Amino acid sequence: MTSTPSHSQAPDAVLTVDAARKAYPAGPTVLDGVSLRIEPGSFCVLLGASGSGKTTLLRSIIGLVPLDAGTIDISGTILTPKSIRRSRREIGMVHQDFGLSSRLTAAQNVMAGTAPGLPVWRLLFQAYPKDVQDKACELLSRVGLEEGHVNRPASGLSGGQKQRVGIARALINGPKLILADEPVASLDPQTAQEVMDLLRRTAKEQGVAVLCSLHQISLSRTYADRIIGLRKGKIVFDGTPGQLGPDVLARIFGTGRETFAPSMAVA
Ligand SMILES: Nc1ncnc2c1ncn2[C@@H]1O[C@H](COP(=O)(O)OP(=O)(O)OP(=O)(O)O)[C@@H](O)[C@H]1O
Repeated sequence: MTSTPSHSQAPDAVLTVDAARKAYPAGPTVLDGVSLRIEPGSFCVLLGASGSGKTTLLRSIIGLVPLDAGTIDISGTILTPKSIRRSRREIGMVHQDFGLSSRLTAAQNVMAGTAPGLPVWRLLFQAYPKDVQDKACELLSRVGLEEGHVNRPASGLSGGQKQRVGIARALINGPKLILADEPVASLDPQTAQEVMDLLRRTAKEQGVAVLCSLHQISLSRTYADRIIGLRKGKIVFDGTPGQLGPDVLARIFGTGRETFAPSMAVA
């Protein structure tokens, strides 16, 4: 990661990744010169097999994994240790395992998304400002969580309900970009479709760009405006769902059974 904060050449992009490289200590190269640009409001799917580097790329964009080389630019500001705090406010994160605190209620989990900007005592006493409380309720209603579930501990919610809460939390700071890391991997196919539908609809309504990692081809085809194929840390495809033919799939997943099983094609 560069140490010189500056404004990029592409202020109209929500996210610009330039020549990102990463190898974990004593491991292989996981990101091998990844460059991409995400436009405002666009729903992009990062499609790749297990181990292709999807999570590493998303975690590097939010500053959790330092790059060995390359730059990440969020809305015109290069990500540096100094700018991480500000850049993170532009990003909402949706996790595969929901990332909720099980003892907190649905509403408290959503409000916790504002934690970085609040004094610690407010978190300790769960004393959120009224506007944050109102916003959390509004978002939970928007994502379709029934009123009776708003004050229920997250541990008492179904997987689909938990991910609705996760999406509401990702939206609470009014981000320009949502990073969703395999957001439906632990959900049944029906619930997975409902959650993907919700993620796409709410992001479009709020004008938020989404970069969503998936390994399911059918979900990628259904929900993406654009698909970015990642294989062994390199972008091997960048196009529309309509261009995702067998040759492209072989490029992304390989042709061997170990990397491209027909079952991957179903949600
Ligand atoms: N903290 C780490 N230390 C060492 N190696 C790691 C670490 N995190 C990931 N890796 C390795 O980096 C490679 C890419 O992992 P990553 O999680 O980014 O891929 P992925 O495409 O998200 O896979 P999955 O879909 O299974 O989550 C894998 O070989 C993984 O074992």
